[in-house]
Order: sequence, then structure tokens, then C-alpha cells
Amino acid sequence: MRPFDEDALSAASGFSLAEREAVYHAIMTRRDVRSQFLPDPLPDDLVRRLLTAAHHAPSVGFMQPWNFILVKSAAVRTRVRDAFASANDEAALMFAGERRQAYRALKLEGIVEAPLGICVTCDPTRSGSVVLGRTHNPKMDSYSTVCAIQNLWLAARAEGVGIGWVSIFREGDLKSILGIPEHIEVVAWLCAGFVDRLYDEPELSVKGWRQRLPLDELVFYDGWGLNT
Ligand SMILES: Cc1cc2c(cc1C)N(C[C@H](O)[C@H](O)[C@H](O)COP(=O)(O)O)c1[nH]c(=O)[nH]c(=O)c1N2
Repeated sequence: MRPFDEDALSAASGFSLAEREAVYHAIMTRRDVRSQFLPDPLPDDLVRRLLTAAHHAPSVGFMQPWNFILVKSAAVRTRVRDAFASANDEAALMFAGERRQAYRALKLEGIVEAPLGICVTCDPTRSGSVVLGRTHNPKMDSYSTVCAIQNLWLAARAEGVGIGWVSIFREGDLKSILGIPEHIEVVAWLCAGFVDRLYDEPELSVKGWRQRLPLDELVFYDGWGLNT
């Protein structure tokens, strides 16, 4: 039987109540950051801690398919921002009417404002062509890379560092700007920098774009939709 009283739970998990609360605090207050970045550079040892958190993520077959390209150069970040702007113009046209105007009003990146860009990539060849756990679903290496990003994002939250994930790019543009080989997948451009405030709720929710769904509508028991 699993223990349920507080002391037994702490003993079993190795986490004190305060430590458990800290984990949930980081999860619940993590935000995607676009416009609140401070210009101060991130210390190298702090960046190293964030990358170490990322590097301890789970990965299919322990493949560790990720690479991290650290971009401090303002000139390179300006080129990346221009690639975003071009893709974003295309993206805006995919929404109709008032939705397009609402889309245009959103700020969806902080590429130049954030002092550090982190391009996270996935190398599908990292551990040979046959990978334990990836044999029937080749996307598993990308999923693993996303786990690394989430680790980094949560560690950053605890360090007072804001992260903004930008995905509005043509992949070829990023590859060409950063010299990324053809067989490598670009998974994310992360804007990273200190922040002194964060939204309490997702910015897209605050700005009326889309609201959080009720969890109970998303959970099924013993099969798709059987509890409705
Ligand atoms: C894969 C992926 C890709 C993107 C994002 C996230 C993820 C997971 N998000 C951030 C996204 O909008 C945000 O996570 C949600 O709106 C929820 O807000 P919080 O992250 O809780 O603040 C995001 N935000 C943005 O402004 N521009 C973007 O291009 C993207 N791209």
C-alpha cells in the first residue's frame, strides 16, 4: 500500500512538501515570453544549468538527439527576426476577417529583444538508423527533443529567466541563416532573457485569442469518449 500521510509521502518521494510545491509552482507559473525581456546578458554558468536540465530529459532509446545553437549575435538574431516577419506575413493571411486583425495585433516573438537565442535541433541519425523505441514511429526523436525544451523552460522559470518559443519560420530560412545541415530538424527557436514580470495566465488567453480548456473535457476513461 502506498503511504498517504505527509511524512510518509515525503519519505517515499524524497521530496519535502515545500519541494513538491516548488515543482508545481514552476509548472503553473511558467509562461511563454514575447515582450518582457530585459537586455542584461545571461551569465554563462546560468545558461549551462539550463542546458544541463535540458540534457537530462528523457529520450527515446536514450538517443539524446538534441543540439543547442546559442546565438548572442545581434546581427544573426536580426536575420532570424526578419525570417520570422516574412513567415508571419504568410501566417496572417491564413486567418480570415476579424481573426486576421486580431492575429496581427499579437506580438509573437522577442527574437531581437531577448539577449540570447537558442535554436534547438534534432539529429535523427544520432544513434544509428534503428533506435530502441522509435522503430514504429519516427517522430519519437522530435518528441524527445521537445521534452528537453520543456525541462529547460521549467528550469528557466525557477532561475527568473523568461523563454519564448517561436515556431513561425520556414525551416529552410533558419537552416540557411545558422548553417544547419540538411538532415537535422529544427525543433525550436527559443528567446531567452531575464524577466522581472510574467503574465499570471497565458498571454494569448489574456488577450482573448483562446482560453484554457476544462481538463475534465479532455480526460477519457477506458476508451475514447466513453465517459461522455
Ligand atoms: C510547439 C510550440 C510552438 C510555439 C509555442 C508553444 C509551443 C509549445 N508558443 C507559445 C504558446 O503560444 C504558449 O505556450 C501558449 O499560448 C500558452 O501560454 P503559456 O506558455 O502558458 O504562457 C508560441 N508563442 C508565440 O508567441 N509564437 C510562436 O511562434 C509560438 N510557437
